[in-house]
Order: sequence, then structure tokens, then C-alpha cells
Amino acid sequence: MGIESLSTPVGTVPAAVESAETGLDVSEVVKDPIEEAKKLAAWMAVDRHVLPKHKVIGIGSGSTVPYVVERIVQQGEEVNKGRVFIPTGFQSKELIVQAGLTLAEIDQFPNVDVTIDGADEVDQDLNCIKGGGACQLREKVLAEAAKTFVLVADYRKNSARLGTNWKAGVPIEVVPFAYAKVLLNLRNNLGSKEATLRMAKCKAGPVVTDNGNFVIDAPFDFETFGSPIQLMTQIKMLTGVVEVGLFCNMAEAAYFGNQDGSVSVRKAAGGSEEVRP
Ligand SMILES: O=C[C@H](O)[C@H](O)[C@H](O)COP(=O)(O)O
Repeated sequence: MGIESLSTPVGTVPAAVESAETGLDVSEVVKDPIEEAKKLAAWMAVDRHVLPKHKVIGIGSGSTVPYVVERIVQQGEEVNKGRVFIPTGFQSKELIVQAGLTLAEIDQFPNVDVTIDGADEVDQDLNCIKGGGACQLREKVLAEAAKTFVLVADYRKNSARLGTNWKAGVPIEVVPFAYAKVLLNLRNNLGSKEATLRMAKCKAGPVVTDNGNFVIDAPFDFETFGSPIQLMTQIKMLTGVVEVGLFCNMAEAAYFGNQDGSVSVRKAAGGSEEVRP
């Protein structure tokens, strides 16, 4: 296997890799610091929050979540055979199936023990922006259904205030026939002059979500992000909006993997810690 194939695509569980030249496992040699940070956060969150007593587990979306699944698999067949795993979209459904875990849907198990998910940016109060992968609707349903909702991310997502590093705006899922009206509302009434319909790559036309809807990305100024709950409410009130990628007062804890190998843990109840696994 060549070096160019070492990066872990979204949707796969990372595995050890072997150098064609030496026959040695080079996964420990070629390390991407951002991937390492994601893994650190994901593993620690699983170790602390996915306990043997937890039987219904929500699996989020994005490039950090494969490490969550990887760690859950490491807990062993015995504990996992008594569990069901609920996906937040196509990608996490594939992850669950490929890992040999038992897939279920939220309408079968509306009471979720714990959901672990990634984030695009998290503020000091654990409010976050999600939906960079257009999964925010199902993600919010699983976050809300869970007794415990936990965020995992690398250090780039750790901000004092939303809108600091994530400049793409708030992802908003809209019903297709209402997108133009909602765009006007966002630009003219809520001050998001740069709000745009998210266009697909490798497909002509817009991104279509797992629910058959469109996504608008709406940037807001720094001041507006000072009141994320108010902003979320205003956007959600626009008719045609299905869900807003602002998750406020939902997460119990957030884990951020750092470049130095430590993990910053922040809790909604207050308090933070720097842990070196
Ligand atoms: O729609 C996608 C999700 O909200 C992801 O959880 C979010 O974009 C973070 O993804 P990543 O772990 O790749 O940064």
C-alpha cells in the first residue's frame, strides 16, 4: 500500500497500514496531527461516556466520528452485541454496518442513552455550529433524544465564540421549494448578506440532504453570534426552514484533541480540564 493511500476517508474506520517497501506497520510513523487530535478526543469521549450499561447509542457524522466507532468496536463483541446504534445519516449508517454493529432507527428507539458527534465550531458555553456535512437535522434529533450528548473535535473547533474560525456560516436545511424565499429572509431580515445555497461538488445543482432537502449557508457577523440562541430561534421561525445547524444548550461535554497530545475537556456543568491520555 502506497503512502498516498494512508489518509482516512470520511466514512471508514482507520486501520493499520503496511509499507510495501519495508513490510512494517507505518501507521505509527506517518501521523497527521489533525487526525491524531480527532482520534484522541473521540477515544477519550467513548471511554468516559459509552459505558457497558449503555444500550442505545447515537452515532454522529463527519470525519471525527469514525474514531468513535473504532473505539466502541474495541470495547469488544460481548458488550456490543447487546447494543443498538442509531445513525445520523448515510455516512454513519455505513460506519455502523461496516463495523459489524447492530443498526437501528430513531423511530424504533426514541430514548437514546448517549450520542457522540463532531462539530464545526464550539463556543465556551458548548453551543456549537454543525452541518458542515449537511447532517444537522438528524444530528439534532439524536442529540435531543439522548440522555447525554457529547461533542468530539480537534483543536481547530475550540473557540470562545461562534464565528471565530468557522466562516462558512450557519448551515440551514430548507425544503427545496422554499429556498429562494428563505434566502431573501436571511439576507434582508436577518442581515446575512452572503447567505448562499450550498452547491454540490461532482454534481450539477445543489447539495441534497439525506432527507431530500437543500442547505443554505448563512454567515453572520461576530456580534450576532454573541446570542446564538436568539439567532437560532429567529432562523427557525422562517417558514420553509427544517432545521438550523446551531445546537444550543445541548451538549453535556466537549472533547478537543490538541496538537501536543492532550485533550481539553469542557463541561456544560462548568469546569474544564486538560488531560494527557
Ligand atoms: O453535518 C455534519 C456534521 O455536523 C459534522 O459533525 C461536522 O461537520 C463536523 O465534522 P468533522 O468531524 O469532519 O469536523
